[in-house]
Formats: sequence, C-alpha cells, structure tokens
Amino acid sequence: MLAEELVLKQRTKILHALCSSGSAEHLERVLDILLAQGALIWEDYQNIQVPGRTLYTNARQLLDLVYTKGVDTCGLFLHALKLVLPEAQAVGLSFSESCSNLEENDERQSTSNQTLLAQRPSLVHKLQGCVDGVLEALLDSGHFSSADCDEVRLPIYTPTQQARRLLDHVRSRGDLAASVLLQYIHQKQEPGLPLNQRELTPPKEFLKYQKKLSSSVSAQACFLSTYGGTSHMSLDDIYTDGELELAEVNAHGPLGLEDIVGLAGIVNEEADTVLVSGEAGSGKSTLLQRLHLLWARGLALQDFLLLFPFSCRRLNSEHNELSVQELLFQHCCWPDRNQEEIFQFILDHPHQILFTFDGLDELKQSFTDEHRVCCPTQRAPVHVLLFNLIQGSLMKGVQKVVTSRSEAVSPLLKKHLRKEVVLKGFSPAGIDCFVRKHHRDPTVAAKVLESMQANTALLGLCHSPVLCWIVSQCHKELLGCGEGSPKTITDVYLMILQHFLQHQSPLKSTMGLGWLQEHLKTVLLLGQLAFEGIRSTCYIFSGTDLEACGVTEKDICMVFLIKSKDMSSTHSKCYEFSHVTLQCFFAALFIVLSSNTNRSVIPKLFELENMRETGLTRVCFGACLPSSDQQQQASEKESKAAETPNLQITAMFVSGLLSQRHQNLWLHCCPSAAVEKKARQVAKCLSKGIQKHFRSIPQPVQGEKKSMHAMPDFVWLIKCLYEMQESQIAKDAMSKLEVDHLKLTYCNIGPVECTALAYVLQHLRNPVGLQLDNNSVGDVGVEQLLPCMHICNSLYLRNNNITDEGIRKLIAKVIQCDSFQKIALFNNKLTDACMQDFSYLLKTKQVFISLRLGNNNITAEGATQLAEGLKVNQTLAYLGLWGNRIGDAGTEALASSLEKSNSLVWLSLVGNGVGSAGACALANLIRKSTSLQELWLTENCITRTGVECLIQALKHNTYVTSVWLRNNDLSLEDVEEMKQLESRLIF
Ligand SMILES: Nc1ncnc2c1ncn2[C@@H]1O[C@H](COP(=O)(O)OP(=O)(O)OP(=O)(O)O)[C@@H](O)[C@H]1O
Repeated sequence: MLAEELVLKQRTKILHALCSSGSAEHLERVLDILLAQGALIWEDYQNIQVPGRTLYTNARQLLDLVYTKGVDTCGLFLHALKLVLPEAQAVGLSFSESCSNLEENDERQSTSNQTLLAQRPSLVHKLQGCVDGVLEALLDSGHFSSADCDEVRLPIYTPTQQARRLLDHVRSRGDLAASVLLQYIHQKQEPGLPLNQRELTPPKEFLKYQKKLSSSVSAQACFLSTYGGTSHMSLDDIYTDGELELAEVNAHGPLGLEDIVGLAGIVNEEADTVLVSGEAGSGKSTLLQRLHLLWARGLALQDFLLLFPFSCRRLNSEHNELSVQELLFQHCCWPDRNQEEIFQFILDHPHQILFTFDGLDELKQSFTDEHRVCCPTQRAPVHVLLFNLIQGSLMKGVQKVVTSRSEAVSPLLKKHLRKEVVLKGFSPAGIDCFVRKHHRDPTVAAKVLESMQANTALLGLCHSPVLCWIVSQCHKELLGCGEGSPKTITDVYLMILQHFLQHQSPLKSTMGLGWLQEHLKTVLLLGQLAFEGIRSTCYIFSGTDLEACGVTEKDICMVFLIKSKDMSSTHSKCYEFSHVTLQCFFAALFIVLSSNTNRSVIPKLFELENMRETGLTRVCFGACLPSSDQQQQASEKESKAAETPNLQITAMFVSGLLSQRHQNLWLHCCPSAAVEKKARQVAKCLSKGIQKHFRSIPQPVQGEKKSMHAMPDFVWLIKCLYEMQESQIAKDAMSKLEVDHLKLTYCNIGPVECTALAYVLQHLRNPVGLQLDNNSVGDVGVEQLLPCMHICNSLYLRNNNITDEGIRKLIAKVIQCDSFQKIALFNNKLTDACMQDFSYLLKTKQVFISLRLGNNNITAEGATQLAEGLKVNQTLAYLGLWGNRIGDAGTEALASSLEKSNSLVWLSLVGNGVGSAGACALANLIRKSTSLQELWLTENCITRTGVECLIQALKHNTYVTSVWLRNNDLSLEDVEEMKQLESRLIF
C-alpha cells in the first residue's frame, strides 16, 4: 500500500499512538525528525505546534499536512513514527516499506542555523542536562536576555521540551547564537578534543567481536522469562513503557529510556554509574532487557560500541577470582580470536563501553568501598570487581547502569552515583496498553480492563507490572470471580497459583477448594526450595538443590520454575522462579503449611527492624530452620543470609495467607489449630511492630504539633495489616497512635500503599494532617485514600502526578468531611478543568483555610473560575498559585473577588505573568483588604507603573507587612528609589 494510503487509512490508530499517553513527547520527536529531514519546513512546524492547542489538534494538523505534501513525505512520516514508536507496530500499526534515508540531513549544513535544524533530534538529546549551561553561554554572549532564559526554563516543560524551546529561541536569534550553542555542545561532549578527532576505527577483529556480542545479547533479550513456561512472548510484543523519573525530584519531567544514560539529572559529573531503582516487580530487569535489545539492534545507545550485560543473581555463582577481562569474556561473550587486542581497544575507549548490572540487591555481598582494585588484569572476587567498577576505581570512564530495589540502596552506594532514576511501574495509560498487548483479542482486553476499572484496589495493584502480568494472565479466573474479585497482593498470587495448578490437570475438574489439596506435595516442595533460597539469598537452583528438596521433573513442568538464562555456556542447567516475588510467595506458603518450621520463624520474620538495628537480620532468620538440618546450618555460616526486602515481601504474604478470608483453603492441608496459632503470632507481631514505631516518635517541642515521620518499615507493616484484612487487628494496632501530623514523604507511596494507608488510618481516633509529598500517589492512589479523608484535616500531595480527574473525586469526597481544612498540591498536573471543583469546595466548605496549587497548569480561565468560589468564601487564609500562568486577566479576576474576603492573610502569585496591569488590580485589593499580610509577586514582569500603583495603595493599608517583588522588570535605580518610598516592598 502507498504511504499516503497508509497514513489515511490508519489515521485513528496513528493519532492514538501519538497522543494517547497524554504527553506531547512522541509528536515532538516525530516533528524533530521531519524537520531534520527537510520533510517539514520551519513554517510548517510553527503551524503545527500552536501553543495552547490540544495535542490531538496538533497531531491532526500534522497528519493533514503530510498527506497534502504527498507520498514521499508520508513515507518519511511513517518511518519517523516507526523510529519514535517501535511498539506501535505491535498494536496493529503498519509502516510503509520504502525507506528514504533517515540519517540526519548533514548535506544541508551550511550555516549554524541549518545545522540546528538538520541535527535537531540528536541536539534535543544532547541538550538535556546542559540547558542551563547553554543558556548561560547565550546570556554571556548577549544573544539571550534573562526573560528568554526564564521562558525556556519554565517548569511546565519536560527536559526535552526545554531543549526544543531553547533550539526554537536560538533559531530566531540568528546564526551567531546557533554557533554559540553548537560550540557549547561540542565542548561538553569531548572537552579539548576537536570534532574530527573523535572518530575511531575499530580493528577488524573488534568488529567481529561486536557482532558476536550483539547477536548473543539480542538472543538473550528477545523473550520475557515470566512467560517462559506458558507461552513464548517476545519482548517486542509485550514491552510497555514504565514511568521513569529522576530521584532528585522536581528537577525534570518524565524520562525516556535513553535518558537513563543521557545528560539529564546528573548529580555527580565524576561518577560513571547510573542507578535504576524501583520496587519489586516494577520492571527493572525488563527495562534493562529492552535497552539491551534496542542496543543490539542498533536502535538505541549507539554511542556505545559494546554493551556487556550482567546479572548479579548469576554472578553469585562465580566462586573463582577473576580479572575484568575474564569477567567480560567468560560471562558475556568469548572472543574467537585476538583477545588481547580486543581488550586493549576496550581499555582505550572506555567512554564507548557500557556495562549493565541487574539486581545489585541480589548480590550476596553488600556494597562496600573497602577493597581497592585498580588494575584490569588483577584478579579478585567478582563482587570486589563489581564494587570497584561501580566506584570507578576500575575502568574509569566506562558507563555502568545498575538496577536495585529502592530499599536496598545504601548511602554509601549513593555517593558513587552519577544519577539515580526511579522506575515507578505502569501509568494508567501503561496498564491499558499492556493489557491490550497481552490480549490481542480486543473484546477480551476490553473485558479485562473493565473488570480492573471496576475494582480500584486491583487497579492500584496493576501499576506494578508484575501484578499487571499476573492479572492479565489469569483473566479467566478474574472475569469469573464476580464480587470476590482480588483486592490484596496475596489474592492476586493465590489466583496465579490456582491458575497454573489447574492448568496442570485441565481434565480433572478440581472444583471448589480441592485444587490446593491435590497439588499440596508440589506446593510444599517448591515452598521449601523457595524458603531455603530466600533465607540464604539464593535465587538460582542447580539440579542438586532441586534434588535435595525432592523437587522432580513434574514439579518443574508446573511453570513456577523456569530454566535460568545464562550468556556463558559454561554453566550447567539451572532453574529459578519465574519471578523472585513468586519465590517469596512459595516461601510464605511453606511457612504457613509446613509443620516442619521452627516455632520462632514467624516472630523472627517480623522482627526484621530490630534485627537490622543490631545487624543480626540475616543470621537470626537463618537460625529458624529445623534444627536437625546440620548440613544447612553449616552452609548458612558461609553464605550471606537473607535479604531484607525479600523477607519483608515474604512476611507480607504470610500475613495475607493467614488472613481469616483464606483459612478455608488450608482446612484439608494442615491442622487448623496450627494455622490459627500462626495467625495469632502474625497479629501479635504486627501490633508489636507498629507500637514500637509509635513509641519512637519524639515528643513535640512546646507549641508545636506532634508529628510522626514514618520510616519505610511503617509502610511495610501497614501493608501487612492490609493483607490480613482483619479490621479489628488494624484497629487495635492503630488506635494508640496519637499524633497531629503524619509525614510519609519520599516513602515510595503508590496506589497500593495508599490502599493500605486508608485501611489503617480509618481507625485513628483524632484527625491528622497527612503529608504524602514526593511519592507516586497518582489519581488511582487519590481514589484509594478517600476512605480515610474523614480523619484528615489537611492533605499534602506535592509532586504526585495528580490530574484533574483525581481532584474531581477527591473534592467530591472532602466536601463531606467536616474537619478537612487544608490542601497542598504543588507540582502536579492540574489544569483549568479542575478549578470549578476547587471553586465549589470554597463555596461549600466554610471552614477551609489553605489552598496551595503552585506549579501546575492553571491559566486566566482557571483563575476566573476559582474567583467565583472566592467571592463567597470567608475562611480561606492562604492561597498559593505560584508558577502557573494566570496572567493579568486571571490576577484581575482573583483580586476583585478577594476584595470581599476578610480572612485571606497570604497570597502568592509568584511567576504568573501578572504584569503591571495585574499589579494595579492587586493594588485595589490592598486598598480594601483588612486581613492580607503577605503578597508574593516575585518574577512577574512588573514594571515601574505596576509598582507605583502598589505604593499608592500601601499608603492606605496598615495590615500588609510585605510585598515581594524580586526579579521583575525594574532597573536598579527604580528599585533604590522605590525602596525609599515604601519599606514593605522587598526587592
Ligand atoms: N515494561 C514492561 N513491559 C511489559 N511487561 C513488563 C514490563 N516490566 C515488567 N513486566 C512484567 O513484570 C515482570 C516483572 O518485572 P521485572 O522482573 O522486570 O521486575 P524487577 O523490577 O526487576 O523485579 P525485582 O526487583 O523483583 O527483580 C516481568 O517478567 C514482566 O512479565
């Protein structure tokens, strides 16, 4: 089919692929490529990217334009789309076959400005992380004013958008400005080295080696192991982008895969190691696998000639001392010839080599920087090599990407990081996309999605890719379970247990609860294997390990165990659980079902916190094994013992499995008295753990509120309480908490944690302020919090990815909650669309005192709607709209409504384009207000005229204590003069 026809026929699909994520990034990347190709000219670009228009309208404009430009442009467009959205093919989009040259168009480079266009895609990439540097250079060279810089830096832009706005501005300033930018980038890339010297000519043997390495990386990366036992699922078919953010919050917006090694968010220029952290099952290994595959196919990370992938889980089984050379060649890819030459080339070009280490938390040894190894030919234990590579004392300059669970990252490791990015799992759009990829039949996909949407607790769980996978895999069970739809993590894992066990004997219909009894032996065997592994940080099992536990071929066929992938062919056949969380689940099943575990196993499992403090975690848990097992006891002493995050997950499953709701399951599998006893033990441990946490809260300083800053273990404990689903236990545990303010900032709170929080906080006796700043609550999390809103008097949700949709539901709830008085929502994704809801809140709740909506996307229209609510409200004391775009019109609307307020004491409109007209409107407010004390107008393009209005008004007002006017359009002389006239003005 002709490219033109393809564009026309697939219009809806293309629009969906480009816009459904809600982010403009895909469209902008396509535009970058088309501009670089010359397929669009600058004027076309401006006609498409009209500010303020919706994303869909811009995308439609582009489609209209490429269609009218004819077949060649359509072909280029489809190829650009394929580059930007390789996954789109998997959802049914076809791309034309004829491919014009997609290289950046270097031929057109005659002026610097043309180079800016021709190299736009790579410049956007290279500019990330150095936008500030370029702006400074342009400011110094006089090509940019500080207002230009501010416009580029607007916090509503993502890092890539900032880069594009910078390029657009530079273009309008002419060729000299463009050359300043290009020079800066070149300097940054290779300081001191002229461009033409950066080329290298790898020796022939090296190129052969590169080919061999990339084909084995590709072979290893193309399938996903969780699907190993059931169906082969290619990564291309199922990979769905997860949400990636810089750990340093507020610095940038969402990141793409290549940004992991890009310039955005570098905190330590000297370091070469990037950490990708995230919760269990958030998709860290899969993300690395995707990067490996894209590199091997030449689609990403092309600055790296070689990529060496390592799995820390597999490195655990390397007991020999190795040199780096041996590590690379033996564990990744063996060079057929000229080993030394190839290794020398690697040493000479460290900047073009990338190592990835998956699952640092699974390494038997904890990170330390005690043993130094600097020489690449010196042999050392593998973990010592790894730690030296991470620190950069060995093979400095080689880039490393390391993944780890967030909880397992020590401050010592952080010291050596170039940056940390956090993988937060799937966004709501990601869940949708994943389910549609998993179920190619759109009717089935729609039904699965519908049942997820109908159960928000389950939807919350599905933000975790591993849970989304299970739920999708078990869709038949899910669709058939009606009211009893799963709501805890344990429910979801029980569902997959039943799914695979029943798969095993499809003919014998094991109705009711008999399915577990029928397979009890297998469950116990796998459980013991899992349990032994968890307590000794062992995730790979040899044939001998399996035999020792009595696991047979038949048990292996069950799909819970899969063959372990290994790049080196030297190792014999090994097995691992299809995901480590499944291993934790089996370990928990073993603890619940076995009569063979020590009585103290449950108390020890829940005393992790105490043990961690005394450094005893691992040893203590190891000692819980049956005391007769002498051999195990001996080997225990040598190996590193269990890893806390997996023990915590196991403990959470134990809580869930021992819940009353599931006790019927165990009836015919073990004595009820034993199960009940274990359940009592868990309840006691949880209660004790929570009480201990509460006792650690310091007494408040006189005059201050009593505040508790929750530690990560608090989140774990309340998740266990939620898994138990016994409200009396939750009530007993929580009723003794007496604080005014509960702070859970930077605690990895996502929707799942919100469900647990709401479940336990409902039982508090007195209202609290709930501070959840800098987490990943999102709209689904907000919905999960609703059941505890009646006990909250204030809610702080700064930087939590919340949109208008979440706010709509939140406000519908809080207007019914008598004590709710304050809300802070800085740095979210709010637009004018939710201002009506806030307006309604202000009209309805005459106890509401503080509304802070800084750094969202609110314009004059939203401010005008808010003003409607302010007209009738007589309680609001604090109103913060810092960093929005309300402009002079929005300011006028607000000011005139606030004239009637006798409660407002603090108003911030910092960085809103208020201008002098807006300042004059605020002057009227000052004249009339008898309550306002502080007015913040920093960075608002206010000129002398505006300030003069304010000065006149202040003459009639004695209540205002300060008006902040820093960074406005005033000369130094103006500032000096006005300071003299009015001392309450702060410049
Ligand atoms: N981006 C993704 N697209 C599709 N499926 C995914 C994605 N990420 C994860 N999954 C699914 O979830 C499973 C678990 O993900 P993964 O093993 O990558 O998590 P992890 O963060 O490395 O977990 P852990 O910390 O426990 O090792 C995968 O095997 C896969 O089935």
